[in-house]
Amino acid sequence: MSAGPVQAAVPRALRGTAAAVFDTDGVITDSARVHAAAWKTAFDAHLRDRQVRQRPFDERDDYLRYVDGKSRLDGARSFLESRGLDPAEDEVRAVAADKERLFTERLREHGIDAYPGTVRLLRVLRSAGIPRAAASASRHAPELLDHAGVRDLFDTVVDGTEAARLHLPGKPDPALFLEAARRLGVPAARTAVIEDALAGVAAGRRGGFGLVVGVDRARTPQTRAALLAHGADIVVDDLADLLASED
Ligand SMILES: O=P(O)(O)OC[C@H]1O[C@@H](O)[C@H](O)[C@@H](O)[C@@H]1O
Repeated sequence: MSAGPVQAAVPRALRGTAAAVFDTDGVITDSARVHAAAWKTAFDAHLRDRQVRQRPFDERDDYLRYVDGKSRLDGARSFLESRGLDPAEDEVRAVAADKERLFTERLREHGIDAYPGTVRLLRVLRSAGIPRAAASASRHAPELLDHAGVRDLFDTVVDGTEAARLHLPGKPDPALFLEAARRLGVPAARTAVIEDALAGVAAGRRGGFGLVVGVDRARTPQTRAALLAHGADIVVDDLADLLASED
């Protein structure tokens, strides 16, 4: 039996899946760069204050490896540990608080947009009756989705506040994504995870999700290889590429 016109619009890679869980920062909204810039200012000031001879925080590499996709405190701790600093808990909290202040300031100044390719894919999935969740380690995710005008494209949102309330461990643990799939009523094996963070694709793989799509916003051979090595089944530069490959 041939697929109906609505089903046929679903990208081939997603045709076996019955639900989709989208990471937020860097997949749905262009907010990963705002997080990364705020982290850079906060970490560099902290490294200077501690008077350690360290190279500055790298907004691409350090962000992707140690911070992206993790909760605020986990990200702060993970980067400081990566520099061998063995941070005290109040040090981790101070850097995280600094970053939060900078992030909210920048958000107010610059605003946030949704990636057009993601919006196109979400609309195709909605038309095909495939339920969609937004998941994020960030407590700001619902606000970002509202700002970008895309919240109504999701059946459910599991954000950092929900994760804390439910005591869900952070990525690369799959708990956040499994909670999103549970809310959509679809087993992980029939759900796709769409992620740009290394910790996030690793979480999708560990959770036994049917498909893990890596989104390589940096568009470099290194980031593409890293996403594949951490568990992505396929990697695209933008979700519009999935739709374009059907033309
Ligand atoms: O501090 P928030 O908004 O709760 O976000 C926590 C983390 O959320 C993740 O989605 C981002 O990739 C990280 O950069 C961010 O630190």
